[in-house]
Amino acid sequence: MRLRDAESKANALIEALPWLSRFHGKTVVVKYGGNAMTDPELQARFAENIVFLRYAGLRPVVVHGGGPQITNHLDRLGVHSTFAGGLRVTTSETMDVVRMVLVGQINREIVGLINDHGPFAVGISGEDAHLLTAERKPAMVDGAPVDIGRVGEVVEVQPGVLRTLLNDGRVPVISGIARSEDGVYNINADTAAAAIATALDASKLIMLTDVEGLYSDYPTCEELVSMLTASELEEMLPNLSSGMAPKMEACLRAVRGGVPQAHILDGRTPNSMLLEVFTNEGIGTMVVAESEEPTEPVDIHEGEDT
Ligand SMILES: Nc1ncnc2c1ncn2[C@@H]1O[C@H](COP(=O)(O)OP(=O)(O)O)[C@@H](O)[C@H]1O
Ligand SMILES: CC(=O)N[C@@H](CCC(=O)OP(=O)(O)O)C(=O)O
Repeated sequence: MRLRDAESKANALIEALPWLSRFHGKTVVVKYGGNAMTDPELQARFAENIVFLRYAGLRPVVVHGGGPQITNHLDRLGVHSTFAGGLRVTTSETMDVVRMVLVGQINREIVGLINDHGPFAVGISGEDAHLLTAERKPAMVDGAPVDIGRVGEVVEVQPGVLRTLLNDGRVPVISGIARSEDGVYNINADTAAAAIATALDASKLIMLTDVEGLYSDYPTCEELVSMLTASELEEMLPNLSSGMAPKMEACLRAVRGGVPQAHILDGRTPNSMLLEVFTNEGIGTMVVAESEEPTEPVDIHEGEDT
């Protein structure tokens, strides 16, 4: 290896040190969107990144989506499916397919990829151990409520099962299905991730998707918002379209619920999670509470004699 290459690799490792110190033992909830999991090579990188976080001493929790994969499966079955306010209109028939694809297929694939590196991942559905309880909630379309079937809002999270797994060194991989008194509900994965991050007092919520972050000029996509406060986001929310609306609403809820930082990252960029957590340059979009100062890594030399 040439000396300059070696030096730049060493510098990258040293740059990570204060961030390793800051996030050691901290819980990070990662929402892995269906649009970010289309390429097998990127899926393998994702699993590697999660295992890296785990070996680096963080407590990663994965909440996965699978919207495009559910749509493909419904198409193959000849079941037409529509969205309202960024949420899938979910009949009982659709619900069976949502549950089958998320719990039976996508969850298994992610667990398998992580476990290629060791016995870390344990797959669970939000129905298990009363992790997620939902109530039916209409979507808001042009300011008016529209019934979209078996789609719910999370009204209770019992994170005990996640804490047990995390304390045992495992990586929970969660499908966004919730129980309720009248059967199971389809929870948008962004919404599920925010509820879980809040219940676990996570230090970060990371949403991996298929855009660089939030654009203020969508669909032109020239103005990426690198950082915004919860109240700035609240102002933008009514004007956001399609997939970004539930995603940004979930970020807002998480930050208002006490999660210090929520990030939108491009899941198509290999290692975007590691770049976000362990380097000084933030990437994507970061949402913070009003009072949050720009993040500084801890000074690991603080208090030392000079
Ligand atoms: N303001 C915006 N900034 C960025 N993307 C946006 C915006 N408004 C809508 N989008 C769309 O939202 C999509 C991401 O949401 P979604 O398709 O639900 O992804 P995921 O499957 O990762 O949850 C992007 O691909 C983009 O087309
Ligand atoms: C209610 C609702 O819309 N549920 C979503 C659940 C999956 C999901 O959220 O997947 P992504 O994160 O890949 O979009 C759906 O049925 O598509």
